[in-house]
Amino acid sequence: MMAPLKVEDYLSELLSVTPVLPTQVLPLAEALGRVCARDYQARFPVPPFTNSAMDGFAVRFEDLTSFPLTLQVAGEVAAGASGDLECGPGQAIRIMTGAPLPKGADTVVPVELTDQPAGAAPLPQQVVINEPVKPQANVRRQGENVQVGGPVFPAGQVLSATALSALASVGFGELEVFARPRVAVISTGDELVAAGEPLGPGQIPDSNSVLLRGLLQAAGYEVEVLRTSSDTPDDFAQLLASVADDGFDVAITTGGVSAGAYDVVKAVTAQQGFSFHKVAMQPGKPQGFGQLSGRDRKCLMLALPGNPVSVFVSFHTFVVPILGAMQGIPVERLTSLGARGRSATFPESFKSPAGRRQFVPVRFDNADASVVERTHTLGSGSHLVASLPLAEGLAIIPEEWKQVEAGVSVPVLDLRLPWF
Ligand SMILES: Nc1nc2c(c(=O)[nH]1)N[C@H]1C(S)=C(S)[C@@H](COP(=O)(O)OP(=O)(O)OC[C@H]3O[C@@H](n4cnc5c(N)ncnc54)[C@H](O)[C@@H]3O)O[C@H]1N2
Ligand code: MOO
Repeated sequence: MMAPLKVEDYLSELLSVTPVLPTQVLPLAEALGRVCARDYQARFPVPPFTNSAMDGFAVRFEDLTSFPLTLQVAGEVAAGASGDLECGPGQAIRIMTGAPLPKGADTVVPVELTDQPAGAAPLPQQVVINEPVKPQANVRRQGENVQVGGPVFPAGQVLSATALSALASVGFGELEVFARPRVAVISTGDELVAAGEPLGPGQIPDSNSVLLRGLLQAAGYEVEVLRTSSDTPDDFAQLLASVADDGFDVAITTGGVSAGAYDVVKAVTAQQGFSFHKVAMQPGKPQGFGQLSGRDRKCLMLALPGNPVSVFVSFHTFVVPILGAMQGIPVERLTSLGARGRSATFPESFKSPAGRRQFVPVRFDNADASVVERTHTLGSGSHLVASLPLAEGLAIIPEEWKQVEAGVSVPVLDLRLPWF
């Protein structure tokens, strides 16, 4: 019998057949959560022009020689004004926050340091400056945040709200992003009934498709749950044949991949060149993958085991990196825990299966996030779906360990953080 594959080796096999999807140009407002497809440099400087950081009076610093001091008010400039006014010697120009600094002025005196009231007030003829300010005080220079051509956002990073605001500020209204994979989810198993249906003998609710759809939808993916009319090989084969034609980039099946006499996924796809492996992990041991060929495209199919916690662990271990790779996230960021990696200890000891890397659903201690506890005393049991809502992390126990000792640090994948 073949030795089980290491988790990393199985993931590398998967990544080696994962295509990078084409890029597309989207209106900036629709690009949230997409992976940026090119490096962006500033088209506009930030700030785009030298402007005031305060409501007050623009002055020439050289005029501020003694206090109190009276200057002639030569005009006013509000935010959105052109800034053509000139501030001559002995003059001040009333100015609002964000308004362009008038020619000649180099310093802004906040209204609070003058004899003028804050807020709506008629433009005075004179202003008395009561206190000194530093040279160039309250002036935001053109380009002091970024100059034209300066780096703003790199390819391969997810476009967050802050990224979009930065890119809008430097002149972009459309962005080139990677296409987002469309995902099909298929539960298999004759014992499954839809959520809420009564259970006949030997039946269980289909929770896997609910879980996968939810994980994907919560991250903004387009996902469809597909069903077969029965778990016969013919019906299943027919469903798979339609998946790539229907434009899905990824298909995820659950169940039917171990050693059972009715393991339909394995039976049907093994004839289509799919690879099946035992991976040295618990839960999530039996895994398979292959390509479904459609009329004009291929669809990468991941066949996950049927147990619900195995699905959850397999999703975070294999599906998330695949989705990232398809969208141009650099592979080294997908094969390490990266920013989601923490280190934590358990308050009690427990057994771990030797030879398999154990992924234990855990929650973080409220007071000290370097302590985790198992979400159920049965730990990483692959059927423990009812305690999954408590899982904030997956503790990762090395395959060499037979026992986890209390107080000994282990890596933890923090599920509360975004995937990439
Ligand atoms: N003789 C062996 N038996 C098993 C092995 C093995 O190596 N030799 N591996 C075990 C491991 S580990 C796992 S994991 C499971 C994987 O089994 P399958 O992928 O074939 O999945 P099924 O048999 O269809 O189902 C397993 C389990 O999960 C429940 N299930 C399935 N689908 C759903 C769903 N959509 N929603 C909720 N629950 C689901 C199903 O009722 C079973 O209880 O095989 C072991 N056996
Ligand atoms: O690998 Mo199975 O997922 O241990 O239960």
